[in-house]
Amino acid sequence: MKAVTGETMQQLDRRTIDELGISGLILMENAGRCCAGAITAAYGGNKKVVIVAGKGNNGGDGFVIARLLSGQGWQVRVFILCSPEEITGDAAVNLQRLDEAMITACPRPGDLAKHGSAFAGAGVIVDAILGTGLKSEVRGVYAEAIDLVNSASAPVFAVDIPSGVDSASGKILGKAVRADMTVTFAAAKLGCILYPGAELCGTLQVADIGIPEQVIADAPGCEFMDHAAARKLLRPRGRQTHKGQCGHCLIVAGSSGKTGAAAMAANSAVRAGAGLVTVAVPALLNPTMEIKTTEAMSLPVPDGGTGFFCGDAFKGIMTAAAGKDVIAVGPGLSFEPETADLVRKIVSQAALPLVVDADGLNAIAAQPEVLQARKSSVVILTPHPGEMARLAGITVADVEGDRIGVAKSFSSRYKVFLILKGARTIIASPDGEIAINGSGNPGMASGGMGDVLTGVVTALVGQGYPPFFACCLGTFIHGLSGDLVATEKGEIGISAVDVQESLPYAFKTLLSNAMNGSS
Ligand SMILES: NC(=O)C1=CN([C@@H]2O[C@H](COP(=O)(O)OP(=O)(O)OC[C@H]3O[C@@H](n4cnc5c(N)ncnc54)[C@H](O)[C@@H]3O)[C@@H](O)[C@H]2O)[C@H](O)CC1
Ligand SMILES: [K+]
Repeated sequence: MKAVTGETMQQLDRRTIDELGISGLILMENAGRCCAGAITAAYGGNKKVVIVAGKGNNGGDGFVIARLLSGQGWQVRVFILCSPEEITGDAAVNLQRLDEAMITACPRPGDLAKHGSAFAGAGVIVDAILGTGLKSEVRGVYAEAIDLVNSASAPVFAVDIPSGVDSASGKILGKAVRADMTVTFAAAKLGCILYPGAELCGTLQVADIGIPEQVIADAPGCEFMDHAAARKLLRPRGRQTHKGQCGHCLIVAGSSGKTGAAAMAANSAVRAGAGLVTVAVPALLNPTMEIKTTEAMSLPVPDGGTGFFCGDAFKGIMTAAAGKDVIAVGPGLSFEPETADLVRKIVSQAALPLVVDADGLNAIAAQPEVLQARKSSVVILTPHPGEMARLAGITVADVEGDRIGVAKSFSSRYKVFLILKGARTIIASPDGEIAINGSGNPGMASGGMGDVLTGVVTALVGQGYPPFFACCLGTFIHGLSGDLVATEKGEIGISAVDVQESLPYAFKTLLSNAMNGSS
């Protein structure tokens, strides 16, 4: 699903009105009608609605909702947070269409609070206060109104986006409505899918209000990876598929005390459909690896008896790379200087597609220029915010303050594919494409989940998925697997191996949806 900023949405609005002659009044009518339908479907039992409206077109949508619900026999109260004459344009046209008896102007601080009883008796409260026109921190009567809406016992329906949520970033500007349902128009707003905004939307629906699909498709934005988007990427297997067609992954991982990371990456690659998997580990750890992996082959590599990769390992690894389809480097490698040197040599010398994670990223962060003088045309980095900060030479706060921007600029600067993990995970391609992952849950906040993701993405690259698709689909499948585990076990105490073992079920869930076309 396409996700756009509020500013882009307003440009789409403009283009639809100016180039296609579909008036703003029609768009507002359609928006209001979609909302009225959703409200009736969800809250039609008790036909008492309170609509709180701002002075812009978000409020205008609220006036259309008021008129339509009133026509269906609802008891409607409309509270406007300004004086009527401040309302202009299409919103004013729709205000004038309302029976004055249902309207109460509350332009001054404390005005709205006098009508608390109306809120108490409402079956649903409609937030038509602010939409994509939010420009600054919410204060004054708007802040009061948001507090009143949030303190009411009735369910809250947000028009377009919960008021107070920035439509481009999902940040809360001062305070914001906590909605039970949000109907947004034409395309998802980034503010409705990025946290914390995403958490304030409740159930999110995207309503078609008559803006042509091509206009939306042509607009700048991001791909929100939901089931439908992921399903389009997943390729069912032909009946004659054999393991030689499913890729051979070489995973360079592990160090003394961190064999688990190597095993999870290798076993997850198996669980994500890799034809063959070889995990290269320091020689001292190989007996352990032989126990931890069954389907995956292990390859002991010179470590000077230390349990940590040393410089001599390079030759063995590059020899092992012959005949492989993809190399993953990083899980459980450790910060040892010789290991870091080895990683940088592999990144600069290996011609195969590379997936670099965990301690492999820290090795690159010390000398990011190694990304520029490299042989491989495909390098995928999978940092968490701390690793991203080290790679980009900024703080974690800088990363978290602009996740999309940081991922996009690093990816295009170093011509790498990047999976910036977190809620929500951002996927960036060197040509500027951005996807936002829609699966996953807080139960996945535990060690090893990143090793599992590395195995999944590596397996998909090995199976021939184009790198951006492998990143998008792999991230979605990883999160979906975590969601399936959480459905069964809850969100506390689930482990990376639980997610690893649930991967086939995630593929099956997505594939069965693909087969029967359900969303
Ligand atoms: N194609 C579409 O998406 C359609 C969207 N519609 C609705 O229009 C709003 C956007 O309307 P707009 O008038 O641009 O802005 P808002 O109604 O969100 O803002 C109203 C008003 O509020 C002022 N304002 C901004 N920030 C603050 C603040 N912090 N405190 C107080 N006031 C603030 C600002 O100056 C504006 O004047 C969109 O969300 C949809 O709901 C169309 O109705 C249909 C097509
Ligand atoms: K709103």
